[in-house]
Amino acid sequence: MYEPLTEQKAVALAIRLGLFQEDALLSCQEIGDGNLNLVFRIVNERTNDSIIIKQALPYAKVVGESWPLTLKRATIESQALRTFASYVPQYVPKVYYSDETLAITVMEDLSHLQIARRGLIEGKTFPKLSEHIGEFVAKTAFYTSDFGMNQQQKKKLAQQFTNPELCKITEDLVFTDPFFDHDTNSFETELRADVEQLWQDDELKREAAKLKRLFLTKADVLLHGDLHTGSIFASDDDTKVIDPEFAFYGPIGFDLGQFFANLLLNALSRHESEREPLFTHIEKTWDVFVRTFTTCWQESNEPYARVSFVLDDIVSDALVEAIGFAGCEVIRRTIGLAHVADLDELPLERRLEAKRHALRLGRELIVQREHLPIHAIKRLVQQTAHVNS
Ligand SMILES: Nc1ncnc2c1ncn2[C@@H]1O[C@H](COP(=O)(O)OP(=O)(O)O)[C@@H](O)[C@H]1O
Ligand SMILES: CSC[C@H]1O[C@H](OP(=O)(O)O)[C@H](O)[C@@H]1O
Repeated sequence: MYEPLTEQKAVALAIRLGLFQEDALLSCQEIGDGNLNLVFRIVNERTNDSIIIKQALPYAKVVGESWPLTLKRATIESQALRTFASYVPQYVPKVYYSDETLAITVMEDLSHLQIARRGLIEGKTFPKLSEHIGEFVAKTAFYTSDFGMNQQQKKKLAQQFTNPELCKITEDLVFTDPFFDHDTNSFETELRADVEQLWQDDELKREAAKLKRLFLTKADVLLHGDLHTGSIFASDDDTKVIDPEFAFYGPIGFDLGQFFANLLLNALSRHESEREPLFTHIEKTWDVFVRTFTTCWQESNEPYARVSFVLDDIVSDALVEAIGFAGCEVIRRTIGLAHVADLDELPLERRLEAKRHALRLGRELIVQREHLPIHAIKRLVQQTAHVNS
């Protein structure tokens, strides 16, 4: 029987599931700082062993009970973590147990690492982040694609990860609401003129519509579906991807685009002289993605994999998609329902300047996406720093 856990109930559940020794002295704290779920950290004070119990609520936590949300997202999350672990175990937490009725995932405690968003805000660079994320995306994409697995099995896996309610959140919050005067939007009153200019920009909205259609229809690979820097734990040596409850079969460039966008949002929060590490991460992520995907490609049993330029076409499509999706994510994180601490924690004048820059950059990423090599993104950030520059 489902019931939302409390700290006490989480401890009782851990004992009932035999997750700790009999003589354990357990403490528990709810540490969830995301928009949707409860996260309990349970520690055996005698041994310092610990686990995480993540539980879905029957609604979106950030909005409340007025926004009901499927508990099935917990099963999507635990199954996605297990699927990713079969390709890149080093980049996801171990899953110890899951239960569909309770909507829980019991997993490895990663508290020795730091959420990448917070570390980047503190000025850290996490030197291995881009290499690890580039490999994570390349391998999960290839091995769940029609080129890396049996095409009949891929259709079954796509069915398993059908995730309509969470996809609807992205279809609305990333691809629709920020481009219209919608009540989910949230932005400073000083930005109204900039936002109304965006709402009247039919050239931009025509391109956003194309990107939304790709998201709705292109079932390329199993995506994480929400790969922002708040879904990544990092240190100087390790990287772990969490929170794949938005996982579904979608366009190959989507995860890359959301990751690029959140690196760019951190870059905009910094003074110009401190942005280089973020541009380096974007370029390195792309380079490692291409190199790793190309290496995996040699294993493909698809006859067309041996035909010239088939791989090149997929890679170039992925970049165009990623840059366009990045533009949508930059815009929605600036004026939509779900913001990012990188910008929202800035003092007002710098925040307004950074958010105006983000709106201009997001627009140009979307409309110029077919003509932007990865190394041109840095220049685009500089070009959009000021109006009419
Ligand atoms: N495996 C884990 N180990 C340690 N802390 C975790 C773990 N998973 C989540 N957390 C903590 O809980 C927070 C919210 O987790 P997340 O999965 O992003 O929840 P939501 O789905 O609500 O966004 C993370 O920012 C992190 O602080
Ligand atoms: C109402 S969900 C808003 C937003 O939150 C999700 O992120 P997270 O689960 O990490 O908090 C996702 O990005 C959704 O778009």
